[in-house]
Amino acid sequence: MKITVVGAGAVGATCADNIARRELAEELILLDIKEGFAEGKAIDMMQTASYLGFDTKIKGVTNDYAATADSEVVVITSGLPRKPGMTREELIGTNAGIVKSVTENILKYSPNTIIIVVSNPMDTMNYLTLKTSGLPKERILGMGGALDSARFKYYLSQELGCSPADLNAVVIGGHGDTTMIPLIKHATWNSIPVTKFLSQEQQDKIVAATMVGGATLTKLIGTSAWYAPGAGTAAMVESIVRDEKKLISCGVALNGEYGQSDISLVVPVVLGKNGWEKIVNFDLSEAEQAEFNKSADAVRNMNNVLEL
Ligand SMILES: NC(=O)c1ccc[n+]([C@@H]2O[C@H](COP(=O)([O-])OP(=O)(O)OC[C@H]3O[C@@H](n4cnc5c(N)ncnc54)[C@H](O)[C@@H]3O)[C@@H](O)[C@H]2O)c1
Ligand SMILES: O=C(O)C[C@H](O)C(=O)O
Repeated sequence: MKITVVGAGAVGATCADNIARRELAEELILLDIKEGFAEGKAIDMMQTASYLGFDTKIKGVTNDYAATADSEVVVITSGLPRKPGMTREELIGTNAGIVKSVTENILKYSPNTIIIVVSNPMDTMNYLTLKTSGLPKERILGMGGALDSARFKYYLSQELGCSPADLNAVVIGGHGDTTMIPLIKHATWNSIPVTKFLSQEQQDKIVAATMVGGATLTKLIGTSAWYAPGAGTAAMVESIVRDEKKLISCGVALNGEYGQSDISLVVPVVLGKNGWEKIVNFDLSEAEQAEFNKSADAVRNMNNVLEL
């Protein structure tokens, strides 16, 4: 198994670290445009192998796409992160060009790969990849829902005083401060609806904190988060390469599902060796469907900015 991570910055390196520790690949290529940067990070990670006991061979390269040839999965994290006070959408001007050129270069050497798009604004960057790569839609996934669902579980666990591992909680919609939809009415604590234990005020607080989870961390850190984004992306990679069939919220092309078409939005999908294998339909209430449609309108407005 060969995996490539493009972008050796905060998220790309953390994702690579998670992939290596779990030995999801024999060969892991880390590629960055900045001279020597990926090489340095790869050597640093390889020097943890004797302590962590992994066998994955990590190689860093500067813009050398030939080294990525025949990758079965490629993660794209290249691009600017936001600064405090910015929205993810403000990154579109720079990141669209980066994501498009990276995708083109990757496909020259791995024409049948599975691509996971992390760069922001993720919903629109994933749509761009869907429109320009020519890959089957099942082989293109956006990472955002995995992260937002983990944040949702974190905030629920804080309020409930429970382990996040005992929670089932899903975020759908867009990966934006105002477009994501934490489905609190469907969230359970070991099969018991969490709403049974939480006042309306607590529920509203958890949903609001989840929606601005990324902005909160950006304000605290000065740039956007990387530990949970790296771990969330690696969880998607793991379900694909081990064919685990995990149900994870991902950005995928909708073709009538959830009432939307010609758009990438976050919905729960089964992840296996072929990419996303099935979209699972929640029976949304009328209010939830209306929120989903509103998120779709906002994401579509961003998609319309792209020069396709
Ligand atoms: N979808 C999500 O849930 C999620 C989560 C966290 C971050 N992000 C996004 O991921 C992206 C990366 O975030 P980060 O914190 O790692 O940023 P970072 O600045 O630490 O790293 C980005 C890296 O991309 C590299 N790069 C830029 N252009 C490139 C190109 N053309 N080819 C190869 N490499 C290139 C840079 O040199 C840099 O090392 C941002 O757009 C951020 O908003 C998304
Ligand atoms: O918040 C950001 O800009 C980065 C990422 O999308 C996140 O949610 O952490």
